[in-house]
Amino acid sequence: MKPDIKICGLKTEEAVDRAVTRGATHIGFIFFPKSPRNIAPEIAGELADRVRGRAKIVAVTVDADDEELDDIVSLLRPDMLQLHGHESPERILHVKALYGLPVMKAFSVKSADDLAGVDAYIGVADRFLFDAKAPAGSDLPGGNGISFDWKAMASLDQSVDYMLSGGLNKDNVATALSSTRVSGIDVSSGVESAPGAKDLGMIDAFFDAADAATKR
Ligand SMILES: O=C(O)c1ccccc1N[C@@H]1O[C@H](COP(=O)(O)O)[C@@H](O)[C@H]1O
Repeated sequence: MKPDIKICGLKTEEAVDRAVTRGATHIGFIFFPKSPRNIAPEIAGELADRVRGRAKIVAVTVDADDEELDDIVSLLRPDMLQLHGHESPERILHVKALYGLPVMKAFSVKSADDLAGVDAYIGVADRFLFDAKAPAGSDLPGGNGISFDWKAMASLDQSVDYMLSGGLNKDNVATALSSTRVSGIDVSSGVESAPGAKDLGMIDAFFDAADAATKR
């Protein structure tokens, strides 16, 4: 089956349009002030309106409280919430009940040991995202442009449906797809010419590589 492709951290009309035209199944907007990809919910909502229904709109938050989520959900009207912080299973159940939206829970991975906590989220999170653990000193829990050793994924419960992220780019996406059993891939830095600046040529090159690897 062809993998989903999520292009994350979008901030411009051109990048949104190109990602969706090339076949992005998901587009992500980052709501985290320390990120170079941070965007105001009202602007993200306007960008999402360009492609609503053609790709799933994903709101990415980090340990956001209800007040912040209220704002994002009402202004962006996302199809899915990506919780990229330390949200507990109880918090996820609360958020799902509040908004009736599916939740993708992100986990930071360096080695197979970091997958130990996943079990508590099975049957709670609708989808899982495995991203590289942030390097020491980084302000960002994601979007650091670094990969982890994908061999770690072999120890994951086979029933877990997941997306992979962390340092994906045109040069490694084929290997990521062939060496894991991902149902989706998620990229941000790998299609940027500078932090937060999406590059249309790099978006094209990423889709070319993913398409060639999967005959999408
Ligand atoms: O991209 C960010 O700035 C970000 C900030 C806070 C939480 C998550 C963030 N991004 C997520 O990181 C990966 C992409 O990483 P990469 O840049 O391709 O290495 C993706 O899941 C984003 O949603």
